[in-house]
Amino acid sequence: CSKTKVILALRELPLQLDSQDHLHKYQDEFIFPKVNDKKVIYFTGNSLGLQPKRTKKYIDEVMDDWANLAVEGHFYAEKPWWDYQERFANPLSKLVGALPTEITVMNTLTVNLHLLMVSFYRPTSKRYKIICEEKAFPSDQYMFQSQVHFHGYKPEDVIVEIKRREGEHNIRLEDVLTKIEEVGEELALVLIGGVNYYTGQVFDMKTITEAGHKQGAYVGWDLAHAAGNIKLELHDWNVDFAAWCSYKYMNSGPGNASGCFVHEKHHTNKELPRFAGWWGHNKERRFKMEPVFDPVHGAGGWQISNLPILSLAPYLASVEMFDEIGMDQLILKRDKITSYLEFILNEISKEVQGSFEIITPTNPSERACQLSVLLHGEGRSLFDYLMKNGVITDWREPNVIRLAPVPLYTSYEDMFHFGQILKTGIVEK
Ligand SMILES: Cc1ncc(COP(=O)(O)O)c(C=O)c1O
Ligand SMILES: Nc1ccccc1C(=O)C[C@H](N)C(=O)O
Repeated sequence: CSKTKVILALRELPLQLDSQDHLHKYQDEFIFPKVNDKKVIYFTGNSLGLQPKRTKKYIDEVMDDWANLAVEGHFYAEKPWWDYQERFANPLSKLVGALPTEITVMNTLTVNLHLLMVSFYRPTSKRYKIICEEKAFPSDQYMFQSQVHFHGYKPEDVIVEIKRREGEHNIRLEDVLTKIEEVGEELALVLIGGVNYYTGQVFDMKTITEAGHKQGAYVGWDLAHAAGNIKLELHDWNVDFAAWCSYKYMNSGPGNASGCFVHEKHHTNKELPRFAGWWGHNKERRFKMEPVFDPVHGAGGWQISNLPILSLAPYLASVEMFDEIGMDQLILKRDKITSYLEFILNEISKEVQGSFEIITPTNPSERACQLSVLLHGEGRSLFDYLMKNGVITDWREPNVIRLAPVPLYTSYEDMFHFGQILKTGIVEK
């Protein structure tokens, strides 16, 4: 009888939590794929966010302006295209803790990191090393290697990876700081993923940025898994530059535009080289077709081409939704729902001893909206079972599934149902 009471209480809890959740209503703002005619439980908003229903309207608006105004749309559309990107400055700067002039949107993530490295990685014979994290997202690794080759160096002489300690899944802050000090005057650049894509570990960006600066290096951040997920204070942390994609937590659509941050202190530095184009030229005189580049003071000065408005439209829809809610509310729910998911996983783990372990840090200040689960044994077949039963996770070699309970559109009840499906899947395997 007491066992039945416990089971009932466990069943009641998610319903109660959902009824108290101010963000619960936002689930209806998103389109969920279906499996077996049922809405999926979607855990991969850290890879590709769901489509917000309001997005279509933003795209249709551009399509209609294009149809009705054609070239005149650049200046006479209700949201003119020539300075469309400026609509992002206020809402997006709030999301990442920046001044509006420190933000712009353009290109895609790896492209922007390359462009920012043109400005902020300028090796000399004495100062040429780059510190990054071990097993950074592969695109970042290829970027580092190709940048190093471009400057005529060898990756093995330049790239210093911060390693995990033997038997540990996450990188210790003290090891990052020690390495920065060790590399010292040879350090040109620190560039790390603010949230690790594999483990979900959140780095202490303020402390690491300070430590890099102390050695005279520039410090930049790849915020692919951080934007729209964690509280960022890029300006106050004195970060030199950062970039992020918008298709994960920001729900802007596959392969969509990237956001860029360049700290105010660099805006008028004429010594910084950059690859220029007319969209970075003085706004008032952009159409005078002048021969000499005069960059906009601000991150906008790093723009190159006129912007793909059809790709910015869904990003704008999303940024406006985030602005409506604010990061503080999202973070409150993020922490609660992630802890609830952790509780469910731990309960199941006790029952099915040794099947899996969570490798994401347990300390809430070192994680955000992701729990990475290392599966022991027949991991791949469990992953397939989950997918077949309407739980969308992703599989990362060699044996990890990542679960991101995105606060905008997942519910406590989803977590509960997921737990049931997972348990059945493990028992049946
Ligand atoms: C940490 C990180 N860096 C870079 C990328 C690559 O982004 P993109 O393909 O938009 O350049 C991703 C994801 O795709 C990522 O997670
Ligand atoms: N853009 C993609 C296209 C195809 C497959 C995956 C991606 C990802 O974005 C992966 C992402 N970086 C991740 O951490 O899941």
